[in-house]
Amino acid sequence: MTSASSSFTSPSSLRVKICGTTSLHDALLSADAGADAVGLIFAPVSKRLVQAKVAREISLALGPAVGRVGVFMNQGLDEVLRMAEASRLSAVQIHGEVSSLYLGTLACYYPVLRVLRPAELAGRDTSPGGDQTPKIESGLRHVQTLMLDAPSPGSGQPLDWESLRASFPPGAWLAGGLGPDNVARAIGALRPGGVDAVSHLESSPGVKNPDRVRAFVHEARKAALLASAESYPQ
Ligand SMILES: O=C(O)c1ccccc1N[C@@H]1O[C@H](COP(=O)(O)O)[C@@H](O)[C@H]1O
Repeated sequence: MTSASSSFTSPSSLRVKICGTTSLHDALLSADAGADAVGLIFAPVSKRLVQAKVAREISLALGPAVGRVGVFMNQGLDEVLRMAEASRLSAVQIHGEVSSLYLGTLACYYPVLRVLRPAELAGRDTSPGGDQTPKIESGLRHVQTLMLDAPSPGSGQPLDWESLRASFPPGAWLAGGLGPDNVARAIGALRPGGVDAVSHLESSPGVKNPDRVRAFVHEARKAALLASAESYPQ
């Protein structure tokens, strides 16, 4: 595994996902702003829950070039597969405690974005009384894209990127408190394969702020370009 600081981020390969999309209007806004994917949240705990009917409408309207990532948290395999099929998702994002079997089964049907918290990245949950089992299911690495997120997803809390420099897996996606004002610094520090945001792109929960969505995509692309230029040997 190469270190994050030496990995190459091609500007065209940085993926930008705009999460918490609850309307066709906002999905089209994100696509128009140049996002690679929209996130559709099906986790019942969320204040950005999308209706299945709306999710399907979005998927069919966006066409093949923009990904539709369903976001799930501690939900059964049957439910995830059912929602993914009904909503014509192109990938699923999995938060919470799930088994290797769960992830492996899901990966037979959909590309999986597996979300980890920083404590899990080191291989162990270091919280008091936490489970000491390694959390990255090694046999499934080839079928998963990892995403690093804050302990409380969708809360707008940024991670400490500097402290993650050495352990951030090359190609992993980054979420957690990203917005137009800080995404360039995050990309500069960790060179993620993708960035994902919701809280700092909204005017109210579940409703996008068009200026912030456009600025986020713009700043992310600009930072990826700069990072890739810096990665070329002089
Ligand atoms: O946003 C939510 O409500 C949410 C609920 C349950 C699981 C994931 C959720 N959102 C994910 O949180 C991160 C980043 O959020 P933020 O930018 O820090 O607000 C992103 O991966 C969303 O998909």
